[in-house]
Amino acid sequence: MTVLLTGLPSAGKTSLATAARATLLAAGHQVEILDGDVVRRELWPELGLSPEDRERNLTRIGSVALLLARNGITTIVAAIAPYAHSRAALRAAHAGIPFAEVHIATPLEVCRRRDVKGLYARQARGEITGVTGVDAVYEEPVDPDLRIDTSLEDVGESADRLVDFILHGPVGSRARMG
Ligand SMILES: Nc1ncnc2c1ncn2[C@@H]1O[C@H](COP(=O)(O)OS(=O)(=O)O)[C@@H](OP(=O)(O)O)[C@H]1O
Ligand SMILES: Nc1ncnc2c1ncn2[C@@H]1O[C@H](COP(=O)(O)OP(=O)(O)O)[C@@H](O)[C@H]1O
Repeated sequence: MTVLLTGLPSAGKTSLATAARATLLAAGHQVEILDGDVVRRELWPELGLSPEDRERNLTRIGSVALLLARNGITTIVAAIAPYAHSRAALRAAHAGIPFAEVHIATPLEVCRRRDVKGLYARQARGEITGVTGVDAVYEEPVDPDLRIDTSLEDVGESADRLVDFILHGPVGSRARMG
């Protein structure tokens, strides 16, 4: 199964992926995380943040996720994934393999206050442009399989909901097929 955590910088994608992995590993599952930040640095450092490169990034992440998920590994993708068409393509690539889109729907103002990596502040100071949600587009998922607003609960509570969803699905069945 592949679970895409999509959302703005500082929404909580990495924190939730990490916490969910710990719980799933303890329960005996095989789990991998593909974090946009990490795979960009380690696997394809040549990609930047242009719309084309963001699209390529998710396509490549999808290829790796598919290999893992196909082999029974629960694969959590933590990436901004700003474009609806890229997310739809990722789902389509998982034909026959369970896939879920989880919108980490933390309000922009909360993300901006957290600013874990200082991106919002750097954009406000005019040092960088193209920060997703501010001066680069984030197309909000209209029909995600799950929505988590991390401004409403702590990491443990959000992670519990994510794990419950991964194990049992929204209505007791696993996420819908890709
Ligand atoms: N301008 C700008 N906009 C957005 N993000 C930026 C930018 N510059 C650097 N970063 C850092 O790169 C991480 C985004 O990588 P992703 O692969 O998740 O992005 S994308 O899906 O290709 O849009 C993202 O990681 P997260 O903060 O974990 O979301 C940022 O740390
Ligand atoms: N319910 C929650 N779920 C996830 N993160 C939360 C939550 N509440 C507060 N946070 C905090 O928000 C920040 C999210 O940062 P991070 O996980 O790196 O975001 P992202 O990967 O989306 O950029 C962390 O400092 C985390 O402790």
